[in-house]
Amino acid sequence: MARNKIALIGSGMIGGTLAHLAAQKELGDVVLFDIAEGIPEGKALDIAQSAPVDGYDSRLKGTQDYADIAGADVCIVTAGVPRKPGMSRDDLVEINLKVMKAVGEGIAKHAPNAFVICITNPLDAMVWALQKFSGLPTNKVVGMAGILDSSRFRMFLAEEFNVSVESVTAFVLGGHGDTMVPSTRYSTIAGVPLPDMVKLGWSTQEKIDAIVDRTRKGGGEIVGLLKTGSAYYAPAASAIQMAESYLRDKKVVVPCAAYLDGEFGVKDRYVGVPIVIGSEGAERILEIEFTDEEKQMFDNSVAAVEDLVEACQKIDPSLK
Ligand SMILES: NC(=O)C1=CN([C@@H]2O[C@H](COP(=O)(O)OP(=O)(O)OC[C@H]3O[C@@H](n4cnc5c(N)ncnc54)[C@H](O)[C@@H]3O)[C@@H](O)[C@H]2O)C=CC1
Ligand SMILES: O=C([O-])CC(=O)C(=O)O
Repeated sequence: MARNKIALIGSGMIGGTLAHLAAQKELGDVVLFDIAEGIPEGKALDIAQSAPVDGYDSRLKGTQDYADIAGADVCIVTAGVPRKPGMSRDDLVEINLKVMKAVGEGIAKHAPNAFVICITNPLDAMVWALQKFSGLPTNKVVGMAGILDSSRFRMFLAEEFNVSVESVTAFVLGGHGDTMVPSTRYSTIAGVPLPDMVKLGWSTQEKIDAIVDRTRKGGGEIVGLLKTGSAYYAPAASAIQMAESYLRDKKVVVPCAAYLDGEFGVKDRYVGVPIVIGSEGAERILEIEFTDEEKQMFDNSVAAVEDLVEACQKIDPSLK
């Protein structure tokens, strides 16, 4: 059986980490694409030279030519710019929207059958625009953010409860911005919802509230520390989980920016919700019920995504 092919559009900090992880896990052969000459080639060569030590057989190639992504099974998009301290993700909309147009056209021409995972910020608006620019089916274009935000939430909760990260499940829903909704009712310690854990005296509501707040600001915390860019290890790990679930038809249930066609009362927009990822891409949306308070927070987050989509439509009126 031929190997899978994974195309990484953008070979910066996340792109390079994605290439390393994809190769180490032997998810397939990896093509690193970037407009910056030498960067994808250098990273491909460097990672390929670690293969004999680590013992994997994935092949890697760096390129500036979209023709090299031909036939890719998965495309993961990180092309664009990250924010710097003092900026919001939304400040990237103008510059990264132009990048999404070029990337969408490149994928449409050379890898129209791929499962496309967008990571570029501001995420929910960029994945929406990428789907429009590429014209690929909506179930084959998704955005990565919810797994990352949930993983941050899980890590903070594991520390608070002094339990294994593996015993913590969490759902962070809504847009990937300050309005995101870390759901305490749908997050658990070994299946026990957080409000029940508080009742059992394992933590306090104040501590959980502080963790929710830290989760919402999780990306900014790392930007503030790194100063020159944003997080890349956890974002790459999160996108690899999505790619793996697609390629191996694992059907993991994870929060992702998925195309909503009326679900949760949202139409023709991408927002973070729980979905099943399998060989058909975004196969099914898990339309969980919200309390009135949760619904209000979710709608508030959707409104923030809507503002960004409208900003995109103003910048590029071809986007309907
Ligand atoms: N969705 C999420 O949860 C997260 C999103 N991000 C976002 O991911 C994006 C990438 O982050 P990093 O890898 O850290 O940035 P980076 O700056 O290290 O890499 C971006 C790469 O894109 C390339 N690029 C720019 N324009 C391009 C084009 N037209 N075609 C191809 N390549 C192009 C650049 O040359 C650069 O190598 C940023 O927008 C960042 O905000 C970052 C972390 C988490
Ligand atoms: O905060 C940023 O700019 C990058 C990002 O989206 C994250 O790490 O969650």
